[in-house]
Amino acid sequence: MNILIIGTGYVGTTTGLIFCEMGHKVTGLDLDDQKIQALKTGKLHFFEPGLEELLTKHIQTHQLTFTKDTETAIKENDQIFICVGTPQGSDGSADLTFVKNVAKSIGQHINKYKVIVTKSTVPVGTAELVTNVIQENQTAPIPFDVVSNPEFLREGSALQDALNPDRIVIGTTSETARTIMRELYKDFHCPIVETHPKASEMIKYAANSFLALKISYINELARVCDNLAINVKDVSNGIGLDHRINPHFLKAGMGYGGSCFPKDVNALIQTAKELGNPLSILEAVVQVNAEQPVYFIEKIKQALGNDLKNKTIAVLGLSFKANTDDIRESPSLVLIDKLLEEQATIKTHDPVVKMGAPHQFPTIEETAAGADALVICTDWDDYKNLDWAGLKSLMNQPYIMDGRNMLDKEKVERLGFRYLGIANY
Ligand SMILES: NC(=O)c1ccc[n+]([C@@H]2O[C@H](COP(=O)([O-])OP(=O)(O)OC[C@H]3O[C@@H](n4cnc5c(N)ncnc54)[C@H](O)[C@@H]3O)[C@@H](O)[C@H]2O)c1
Ligand SMILES: O=c1ccn([C@@H]2O[C@H](COP(=O)(O)OP(=O)(O)O[C@H]3O[C@H](CO)[C@@H](O)[C@H](O)[C@H]3O)[C@@H](O)[C@H]2O)c(=O)[nH]1
Repeated sequence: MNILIIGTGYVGTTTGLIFCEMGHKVTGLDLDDQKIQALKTGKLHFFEPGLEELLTKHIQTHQLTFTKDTETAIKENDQIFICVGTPQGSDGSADLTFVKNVAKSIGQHINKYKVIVTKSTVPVGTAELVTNVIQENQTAPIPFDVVSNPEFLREGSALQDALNPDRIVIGTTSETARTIMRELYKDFHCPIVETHPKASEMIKYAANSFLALKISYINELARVCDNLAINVKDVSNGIGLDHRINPHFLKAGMGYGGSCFPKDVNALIQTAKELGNPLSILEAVVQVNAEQPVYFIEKIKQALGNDLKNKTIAVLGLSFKANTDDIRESPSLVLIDKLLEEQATIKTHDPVVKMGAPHQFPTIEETAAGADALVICTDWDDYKNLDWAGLKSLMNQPYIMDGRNMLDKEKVERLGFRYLGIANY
């Protein structure tokens, strides 16, 4: 099959590579010339483990090509996957500008029957909207079907997640499109949920919101545990072993960030509000998440004193989680902004994100030098086994604030550090 992927970000690039692996011929389309030029030469424009190797492999065999030519790309392909961004709009709802633009282009250039698949995370009713926009822009009534097929991959493990999904969701009312989608995913050994497009669209938001809910639950519970000197990791373990709860997404920390949870929870809240069925539980999830960095700063103040003006804080980690260079809605940046408001001096480090001077330093040693506290914001493996004794000798005060509960508390305390995690005892 000839497959067109529109939008070559995390989702589009990963999806395209997966289809190449399955033997299909794939074209990646993007309007961003720099991205297309980089991809054509086998260079990823973002950091994602494992993708570049596959990219090089499929470019060399010409199974994967990249273009900026929207018209030709639409005309020459049978299946079109929409993978463009759906950022948060000013009122919290999803901004569908990019999706509508793509639908318009498809309407203008469609020349034979095609299946149009939305992989982007889009609100309930978007399959219908895409159908309408395509129809409005057609000059002749060429048939097509729109399918909702949300993506569940995580950044940092995109390839593994996309190759081994827990389930595949296919939302369509067309038997022809359903048969084509079944054929496309025939080599996957996971359950396939076939449903109405509206249910498919809701599944994506409901899944992300539920995961965010688990994180806010454990984060708020961690505050109570902190007050009682209970180790929240033991509590997560103790409840997570109940298979009805499961151990995932129960790690207390600095709150969730990234390009998905914050915007998707807000979009679902907005959808519900507009319908007159407010999702108060999700409103609480957002509130707890916004409070978490503030809670962490209060802990820093308890250790260093209320006035952070003359204090130097070394922040380790800028990305919203490990193994990605994505800083969208990163809790680290929220924390840094708040510390700057308190007039603290900030020094930062990240293994892959490059934000540059004046705050960022190339090595952890340079970042730690003269610091009153080391604050771990991202759970990079690089920060697990540092030369703690060496770092301590460079610091002004021996404080470690572990916003990810990832260090061996006893080990660093033995070296003379004062350690503070999130209810990590
Ligand atoms: N990032 C993730 O981990 C993830 C996972 C699952 C779902 N999603 C969802 O998938 C969608 C895409 O996410 P992403 O992180 O890959 O986005 P992204 O912002 O990294 O990439 C989107 C790309 O689309 C391109 N684009 C925009 N309009 C275009 C057009 N008219 N024609 C061609 N290209 C166009 C942009 O230039 C950009 O390169 C979003 O809806 C997101 O919520 C993301
Ligand atoms: O126990 C946990 C698990 C995660 N997080 C944080 O939650 C955020 C999101 O993490 P994760 O879900 O791993 O990353 P994403 O790449 O944003 O992936 C989410 O968002 C994608 C986009 O919709 C979905 O496809 C994925 O299924 C969904 O997990 C990050 O800040 C993590 O640090 C925690 O604080 N505690």
